[in-house]
Amino acid sequence: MQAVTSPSALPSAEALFDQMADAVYLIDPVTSAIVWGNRAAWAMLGLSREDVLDHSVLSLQLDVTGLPQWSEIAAAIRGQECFTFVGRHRHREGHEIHVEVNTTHFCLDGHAYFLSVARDVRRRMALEKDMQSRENQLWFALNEAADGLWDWEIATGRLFFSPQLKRMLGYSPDEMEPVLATWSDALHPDDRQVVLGILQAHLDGKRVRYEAEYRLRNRNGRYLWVHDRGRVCERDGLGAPTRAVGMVQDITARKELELQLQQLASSDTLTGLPNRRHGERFLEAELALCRRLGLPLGVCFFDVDHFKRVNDSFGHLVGDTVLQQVAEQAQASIRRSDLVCRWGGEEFVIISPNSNRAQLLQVAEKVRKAVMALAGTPRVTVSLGVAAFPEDGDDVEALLGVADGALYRAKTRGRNRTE
Ligand SMILES: Nc1nc2c(ncn2[C@@H]2O[C@H](COP(=O)(O)OP(=O)(O)OP(=O)(O)O)[C@@H](O)[C@H]2O)c(=O)[nH]1
Repeated sequence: MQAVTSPSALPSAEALFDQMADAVYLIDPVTSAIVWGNRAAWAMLGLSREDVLDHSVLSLQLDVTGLPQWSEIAAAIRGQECFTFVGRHRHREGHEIHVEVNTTHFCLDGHAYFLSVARDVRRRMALEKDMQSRENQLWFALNEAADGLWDWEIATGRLFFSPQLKRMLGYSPDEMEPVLATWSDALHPDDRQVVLGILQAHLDGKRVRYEAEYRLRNRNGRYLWVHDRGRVCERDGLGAPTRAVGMVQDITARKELELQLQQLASSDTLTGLPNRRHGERFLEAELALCRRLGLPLGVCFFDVDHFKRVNDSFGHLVGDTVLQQVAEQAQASIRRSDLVCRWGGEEFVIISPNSNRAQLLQVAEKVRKAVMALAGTPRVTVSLGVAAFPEDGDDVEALLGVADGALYRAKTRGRNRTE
């Protein structure tokens, strides 16, 4: 290749026009005839140079249908410095080419001309269509999809809540100030520390993503269970997170079902009290805690006296009702931190953390008197035996053994008593 040395060595204007990617047409404004075109002008249409000169604009443009319409367009072209028009050219093989045409008008040697530069915009239109469909998807995700979305600008603390997320929490689109505190203040106090810890671990790069199940307060003050997951999507030059996005799903129904199932698995169907399995787990956990904290713990075994006679005389259904009433009386006699469970048959156990033997004896007596005071037929009584940690035993088995022994003594010493 040689360097350009003088203007006379430059290519002609025609040769330059032929190098252009855009099609250039010189048009007679009156007849709409094409009087000149560059290489792209005929190549884009699948024609030869001569063919193009036989055409008028009307035969190229699918959107201009006749001379009256051309006259209107011509008037518009004359009225502007540059007239832009998006239309379709017809290829010789029949297909359409979407073009954006910029037309200017000028006079030369007493003749008026239109100079049109047409650019193939098929690719751009495909991209625009793609973007439009993405915008539709985004609109759908923000407004219609079941999940709520959030977008957090970490540096400024601005937190965008999608309309669906607001709706999930009972707010209207113009409520919920878009700041982090709006979310963090709505976290359930019992979950806050854990959730913020998980989020921080993700921001610090210790977790691949942020994912948590927690309770979030809605507009009415009720807590919803949500599954929230997200991740950092932008970082600054030093790698510090600057933006994170995520999705929130309302899982309240599933959580409530889980809790119900859990409760069913750990409760007795006749009395509604916790069952023996739950009682054993509770006793293990509370004894370990009391041992660590140096606190006492009481266990009380009790059972309905001569319950076989109740069944035999009044029937099994009446026997069931008696068990339910005894359970209610026991439940009403204990402290909130105590647990009464149905151990099996007509046997019950009270577990009382932070109670010594004397305190537990009082609780046992309260239960005994409450059962005795039950109105109606048949009248029943209960016998009770208590044991306390640490004086009566150091582990679960020993404590239960001592309490059972005490219950046996209560039975042999006449029933309706506490030992
Ligand atoms: N109705 C009813 N009876 C039950 C249930 N579970 C166990 N029983 C009955 O409870 C009775 C327990 O009888 P026993 O163990 O002889 O004791 P008891 O008659 O209460 O005599 P003491 O305990 O010595 O005062 C049996 O007849 C069991 O069938 C139940 O869920 N419903």
